[in-house]
Amino acid sequence: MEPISIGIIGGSGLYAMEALTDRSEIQLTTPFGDPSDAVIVGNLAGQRVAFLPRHGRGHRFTPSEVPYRANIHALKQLGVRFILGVSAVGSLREELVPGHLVIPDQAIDRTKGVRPATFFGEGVVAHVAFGEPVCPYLSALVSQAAHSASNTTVHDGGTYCCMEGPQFSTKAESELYRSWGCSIIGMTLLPEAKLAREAEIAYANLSLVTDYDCWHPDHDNVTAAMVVETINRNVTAAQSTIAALIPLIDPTAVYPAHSALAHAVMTAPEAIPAAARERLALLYRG
Ligand SMILES: CSC[C@H]1O[C@H](OP(=O)(O)O)[C@H](O)[C@@H]1O
Ligand SMILES: Nc1ncnc2[nH]cnc12
Repeated sequence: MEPISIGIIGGSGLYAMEALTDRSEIQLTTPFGDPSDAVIVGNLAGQRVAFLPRHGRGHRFTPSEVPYRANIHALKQLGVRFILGVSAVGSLREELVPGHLVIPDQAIDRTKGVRPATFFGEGVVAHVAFGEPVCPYLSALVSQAAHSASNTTVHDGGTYCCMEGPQFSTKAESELYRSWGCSIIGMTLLPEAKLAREAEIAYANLSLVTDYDCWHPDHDNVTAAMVVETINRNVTAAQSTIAALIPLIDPTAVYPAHSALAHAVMTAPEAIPAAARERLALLYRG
């Protein structure tokens, strides 16, 4: 099969991409378990694209249960070099209004360590750079696409606070994250972006604001129903951004993320156990 350069990971409310034509479903397995669902491969804006719903069709995995490693590995198996993760997020700033889009450029990790967050370990140690948690080059293309195609207000940059969930935040937590300068809050950017970096895939995120979390005196506290309702009203903004993004991506482009492991692996090649070599074969051959 021809490699597929572009992967889309759909979040809450984006479980399918009707716009894909000539589509097929690919059931993949990985050394890190099975991905959230079959990967849907199809044509969009003249390119083959792979789509994977993060929580599975029917929304079956909590943010802590999403098999992030298998999802990234499955896309890597298909040849994916660019991933756009789409997310529903709460707003931590007055000016980020439900219905707006945010393309975050920073992240704070408030997950609690229950999610496997690295492909390495068990005999191989790697420390990838993560100062820029998303690929600035891919994010710039996402921004261009969103500004031109989405019909809503687009905010370039912002800090995504990734909490563990599944419960939403307390008011005190929400105010704490605001005091830290966070812009938006969700439950899934991490470890997804970390694992994409380890897999040397350029990763960007498109966040759709669905609510004001629980800090805003003039808005109701977030509920899951509120998130779904806002997503359903605004999902076309994400879909048209995706369609406009595809032709902007040069499948042969090489970004720093594509060599993220070059100076990352600490373990001497002769010390790497055979089992680890086998498990990591697709990702690392040092
Ligand atoms: C349905 S409300 C909370 C849920 O929505 C977000 O999902 P995703 O990031 O996959 O769009 C949030 O992270 C939670 O998982
Ligand atoms: N307020 C919120 N907190 C965490 N995740 C969210 N996803 C959508 N809205 C959210």
